[in-house]
Amino acid sequence: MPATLSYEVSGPESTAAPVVVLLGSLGSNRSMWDHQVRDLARDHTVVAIDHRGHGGSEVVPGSCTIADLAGDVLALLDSLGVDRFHVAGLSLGGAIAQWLAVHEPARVRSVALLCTAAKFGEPSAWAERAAAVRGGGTEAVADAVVARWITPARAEADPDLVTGLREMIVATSTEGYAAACDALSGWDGRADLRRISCPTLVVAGDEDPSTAPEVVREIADGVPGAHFVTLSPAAHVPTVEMPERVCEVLRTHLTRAHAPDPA
Ligand SMILES: O=C(O)CC1=CCC(=O)O1
Repeated sequence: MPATLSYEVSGPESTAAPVVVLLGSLGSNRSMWDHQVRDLARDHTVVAIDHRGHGGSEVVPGSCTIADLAGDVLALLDSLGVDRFHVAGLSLGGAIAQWLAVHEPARVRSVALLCTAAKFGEPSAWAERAAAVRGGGTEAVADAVVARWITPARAEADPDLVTGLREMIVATSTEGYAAACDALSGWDGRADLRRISCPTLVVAGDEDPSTAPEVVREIADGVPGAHFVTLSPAAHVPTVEMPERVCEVLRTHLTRAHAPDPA
């Protein structure tokens, strides 16, 4: 049973504008895409989504999988009458975007995968994080997580940004965060990468301690024809740390995705 998701649709009045779906990281809400929404909504219908148990979305007790989270997104898009869409996902959102590109090729027009992985390290680390959060709430992991989201230099220069991002993590429901850790623990999309056939952009942050550039690069190496970009200086959440540059690479990708194939 899909969860009821909180979301926001932004864009021109015209229903002909191409749809871009934005999916964020573990412990985030859709405001992590605010800059990109403002930019892309000039000529796209942008659907920014909170994952289940995150932001304003329904909290569903128990574990879930990446396929469950993708099912939530598809159910929302069905309810909005959206058939084909571009999808951009960061980290957890990137795993969901990979799943959608593999399993819904007729609906996914292009995919942008930011600071994400086809497998996020050892499952035991995610089980430990889920247990820490189930025991002590999101507060128990918030400092460590926010330290990976932006570079140390930026954190030192902009303490208010750190405070705001930390509040976002702490506001995520305990059950929603832990369930998403369970989903990451079970996620391994490596064997399916070669099945992604839509235009694909893969983006890494040069100082990302969570999904290091070589981990992100594995996706680009596995997806036929994928474009790979490294942002610098950037940690795990460049949508916030270097928003204009992320807008630029997403726009270039979407323009390429709309262009007819060269003969
Ligand atoms: O929270 C982290 O350590 C980084 C991360 C992995 C998956 C995700 O969405 O964030």
